[in-house]
Amino acid sequence: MLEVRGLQAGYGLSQVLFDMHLSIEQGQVVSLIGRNGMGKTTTVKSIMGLLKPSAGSVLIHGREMRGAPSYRIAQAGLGLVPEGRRGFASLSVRENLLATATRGKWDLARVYQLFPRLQERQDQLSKTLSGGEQQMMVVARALLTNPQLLILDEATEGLAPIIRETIWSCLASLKAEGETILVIDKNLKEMARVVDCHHIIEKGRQVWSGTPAQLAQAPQLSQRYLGV
Ligand SMILES: Nc1ncnc2c1ncn2[C@@H]1O[C@H](COP(=O)(O)OP(=O)(O)OP(=O)(O)O)[C@@H](O)[C@H]1O
Repeated sequence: MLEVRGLQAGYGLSQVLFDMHLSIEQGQVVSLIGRNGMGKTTTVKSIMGLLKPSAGSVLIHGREMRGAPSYRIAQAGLGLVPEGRRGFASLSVRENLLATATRGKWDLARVYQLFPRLQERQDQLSKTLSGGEQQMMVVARALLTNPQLLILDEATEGLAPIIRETIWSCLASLKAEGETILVIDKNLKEMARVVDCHHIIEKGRQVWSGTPAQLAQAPQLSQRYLGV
């Protein structure tokens, strides 16, 4: 459903993506992994229309979308949980969730089932939520846009282990339901539970892809590209 080919992008004169390739099939859960600063978030921003790539292709369902504005990328079916927690601070949880919701299989009742904590706190202002609750809210908000591809950029970063576990369990349920997901994260162990295919990115290029089992069998890859 998403095919990225030969993507080049950067910030001003500094080029970050040199020849990025990535392919995601319907129903697949794939990861983008790599050391800090290798271009994972830049890839996501380029796909989502938040950064204009200078060359290459972003094909969504076979249609060229490179350089399209982000609202069109969202309409084409991509939903992003961005790095860093962001909600509308002075809106309640419920208002935040409904602000960008569209009709589809994900509605308020279903996301409350997935995250009961959000239902308990639905009238609370989002700025008063804990970090973990805010993260649940942004995941729920992305689901309510009923995306065909959900992209999570460091969704578990800085969270307490128990909240991280909630997010990973949520991803496992989404996978079981056949959702298509691109996840950027640093926790290889947790990712192995849900990811079908890892893609390693190094200096703006995809340098390896394979299953979590293949990655576990090749410690030299982790040492060289992930620094673990
Ligand atoms: N707005 C920006 N302006 C200039 N340079 C930037 C900007 N955002 C990112 N960069 C640089 O681009 C490079 C790639 O950053 P990017 O955020 O894509 O990396 P990443 O792989 O997601 O890293 P991390 O795991 O640390 O989040 C880094 O060298 C970073 O400093």
